[in-house]
Amino acid sequence: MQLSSAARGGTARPAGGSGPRPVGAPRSAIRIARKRMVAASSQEDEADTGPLTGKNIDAAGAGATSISPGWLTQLNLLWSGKGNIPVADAKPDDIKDLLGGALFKALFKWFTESGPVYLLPTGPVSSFLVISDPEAAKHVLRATDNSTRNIYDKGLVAEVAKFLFGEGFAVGGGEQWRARRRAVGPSLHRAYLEEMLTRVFGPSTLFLGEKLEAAAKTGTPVNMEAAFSQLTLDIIGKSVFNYDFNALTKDSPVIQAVYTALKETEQRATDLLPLWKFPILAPLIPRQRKALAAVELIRDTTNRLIKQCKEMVDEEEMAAAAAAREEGREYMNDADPSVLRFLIAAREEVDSTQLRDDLLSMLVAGHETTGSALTWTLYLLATNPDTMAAAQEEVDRVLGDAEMPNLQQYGQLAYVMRAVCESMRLYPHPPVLLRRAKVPDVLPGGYEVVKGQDVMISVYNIHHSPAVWEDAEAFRPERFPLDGPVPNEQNTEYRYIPFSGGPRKCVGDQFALMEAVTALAVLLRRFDFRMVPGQKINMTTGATIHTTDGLYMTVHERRPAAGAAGAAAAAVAAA
Ligand code: HEM
Repeated sequence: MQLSSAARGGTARPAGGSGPRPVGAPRSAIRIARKRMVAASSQEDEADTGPLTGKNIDAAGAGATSISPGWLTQLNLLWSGKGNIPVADAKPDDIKDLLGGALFKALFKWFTESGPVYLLPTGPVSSFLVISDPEAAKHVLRATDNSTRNIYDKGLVAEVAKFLFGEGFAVGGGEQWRARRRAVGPSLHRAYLEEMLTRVFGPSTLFLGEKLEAAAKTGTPVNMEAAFSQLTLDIIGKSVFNYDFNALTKDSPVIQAVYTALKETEQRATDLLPLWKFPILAPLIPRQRKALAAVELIRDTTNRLIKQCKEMVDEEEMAAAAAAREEGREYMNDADPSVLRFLIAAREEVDSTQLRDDLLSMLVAGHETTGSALTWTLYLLATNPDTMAAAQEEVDRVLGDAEMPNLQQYGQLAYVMRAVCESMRLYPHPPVLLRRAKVPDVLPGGYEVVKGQDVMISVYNIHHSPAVWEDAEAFRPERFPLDGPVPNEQNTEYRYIPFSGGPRKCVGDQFALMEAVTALAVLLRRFDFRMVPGQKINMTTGATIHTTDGLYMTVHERRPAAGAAGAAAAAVAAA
């Protein structure tokens, strides 16, 4: 991993000391949540990250407990009888990573030791089948909820997230999922995205720019991770519900509840002692009580928005939506182009609970993912000055005097787009995809999969594999040629799968790319970003890859290079 010498330096972060108070984090709910996150592992393969905070694990002590992976490995080797698949030799030390939440780091280590398909013991007779090979990943992803070859479902994901998503289509399966995906997917049509670009993505980022301008004037360090989390929450709220969370401006109980629920989903995914599986215990456990209260608040708010929207939609609008559908046109209400309005106008024969859960699926799936993609892209650009220069040169040339891109300009931001794609290669969100085999199967390479087997596709391993990528650890946006297609699972033969693939592929991929590229274009045109020296940027995960302590940058106002405006105008005129 390329790190600037500043980023490699000491451990101090700017919060808490004297001098300007960092922007974005101190009052924000996410910062509070982050502080409770566990300091896991550093990007540099660290023997020791210094004192860990939060749920600290003494690796030596962990080796003596009954949950020692070494012990599980032995039992699995003796009894599991999983034929031709190597079993990862999970050492006691590795438990530090497992409990620390950066499981994908340990998965990578075992990948180098055990090969592209291995078993990871999780109990005396239970295990995860870990896949780090594009061909095997393609096989599993394409056979998930496939109407003709239905071998896998989403397994554990549904269990972990049900408390929040309920019956939402991001976690459901089978016929119900298929029907809901068919209904919700079309809401993100091309005309809708164009509208979001100019109405939401650009303006919301300009608003963030105003906040950054104040920080630039005072030299106050900004936690850009928190800022991006707030920005993407505002964007997804407006786009899905036509609801302004106003997260960039204020804290509110709803925003806090969204973060609490997200954090709970992440914790459930990595809990080694899943007490949440016993609902009867929930009232006794403070974390569970808090999570359930948060979900109740989110659901009440969503129900209120659905009710309000239903009151606005009349017979005439429903008829217009029906006519558009019959004629194969994309329907959109000009005053309120949100997904919610689309679905209600489309007269979806679906109960309010299903609608609520589907909308929440979009809100959650579309928020932290894009926020994290922006965080790591900015980090990589800031720590690789040549790439930042190339990105800013492109933004200046394409945007000229415009504060934010229009659709045509968006299409010309090829380098920025590839920087986002390359950042999602190095930092995929989520870093692993979970599946469960509904029937016995055989993977390419002859690996036998038993019925009920939990499968973990390590996107992180595939994206970092030296067998798959040349110079895999380097941040090189130009590895995806600017005049070639934007990389996806199809045109890379599943070597690049940040949005997954097959029937359960992300429905919001185009939305997310447009949002991220637009946000970066607006910000890079206006500001230079410099890492606050002395930070150690460590990774931890839940649903996405986060930093452990925030991403602090100073922000400096800049203007487009002289002459860029004229060049851009000429380019637009010539196009
Ligand atoms: C950079 C941003 C994003 C990334 C990296 C991302 C990634 C993913 C991935 C990997 C999956 C598939 C999970 C699996 O196969 O198990 C997924 C599913 C999904 N994503 Fe995204 N996503 C992003 C943004 C969005 C946005 C903006 C939306 C909504 C507007 C969205 C909505 C969804 C939904 C609803 C699903 C579930 C689809 C289904 O199960 O049928 N995502 N996303």
